[in-house]
Amino acid sequence: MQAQLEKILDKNRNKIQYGNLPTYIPELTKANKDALGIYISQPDGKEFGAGDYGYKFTIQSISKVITLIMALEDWGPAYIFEKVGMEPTGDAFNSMMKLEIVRPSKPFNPMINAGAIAVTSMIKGNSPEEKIDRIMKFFKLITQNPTLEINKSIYMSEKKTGDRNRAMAYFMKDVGVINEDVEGNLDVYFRQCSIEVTCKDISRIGLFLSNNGILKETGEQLINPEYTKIAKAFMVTCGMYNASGEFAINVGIPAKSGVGGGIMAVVPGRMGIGVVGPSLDEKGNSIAGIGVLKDISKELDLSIF
Ligand SMILES: NC(=O)CC[C@H](N)C(=O)O
Repeated sequence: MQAQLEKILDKNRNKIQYGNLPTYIPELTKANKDALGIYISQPDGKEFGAGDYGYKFTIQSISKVITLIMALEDWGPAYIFEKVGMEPTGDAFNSMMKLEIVRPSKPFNPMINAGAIAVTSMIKGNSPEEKIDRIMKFFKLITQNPTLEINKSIYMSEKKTGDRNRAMAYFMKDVGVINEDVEGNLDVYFRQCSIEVTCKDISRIGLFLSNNGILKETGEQLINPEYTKIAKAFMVTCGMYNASGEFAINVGIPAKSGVGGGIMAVVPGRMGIGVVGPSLDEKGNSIAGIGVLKDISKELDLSIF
């Protein structure tokens, strides 16, 4: 497996040059564009890492999957899906175009920024501090990594420049999707996106989802399996944004990308995969990371379809 992974990384390195680092969050331009790494965590305890699997990056949109299962545990699906839809948009992750076209107004799904901000606003807690504390605790538990931290400079950078997210959040307050504390809700969202991880951490989250919400280390059912099913279904239909259809055809496994360059993938019952490659394609997905997952899926016959 190890040699196979190294070979796949080498084959995909040349794609890095055709992508770019995101500039809309200025701090993200400091990433190492050439980094490329992968980590696989299996339920039998076997783990494999290749390339820059120790490279640290911010989790960004991958966090949306985790806050979704937390909010589902807090409230149950009926309440959550009254505020957020279940359909892919076919638009960019930060698009606000469709926000106003459904009546009553609600974001299309929890994987786009608007939907994720709404989901985060529903996480239980008496203050933004309490909410982010709960989120951090849960992340540390499912990654089994107690050292996880928020990257302060990336958080500050996004908070300062996040006007598009801010605009969508104020709109959602106006139509009753989120409560009055718009800035507090945004603050939790910006912080959850700035949690610093490695491929290993996200592969552990993938494994947790592949294991239907049971933490392998303790055997504890932390999340209702129905909710992990919902999360995986959203990953298939919306996890790679407006590239989700192509990804389902070429790779065929639930996955979620982030603008930090990470992709978390889940092979139900078999493994969690974490990939990092900060050079992004025009849709905001890791350009070499997608290539790596495509090759691995073929070689290990991972497609769920
Ligand atoms: N696609 C992403 O990773 C987007 C997350 C980023 N924090 C944003 O809100 O724009």
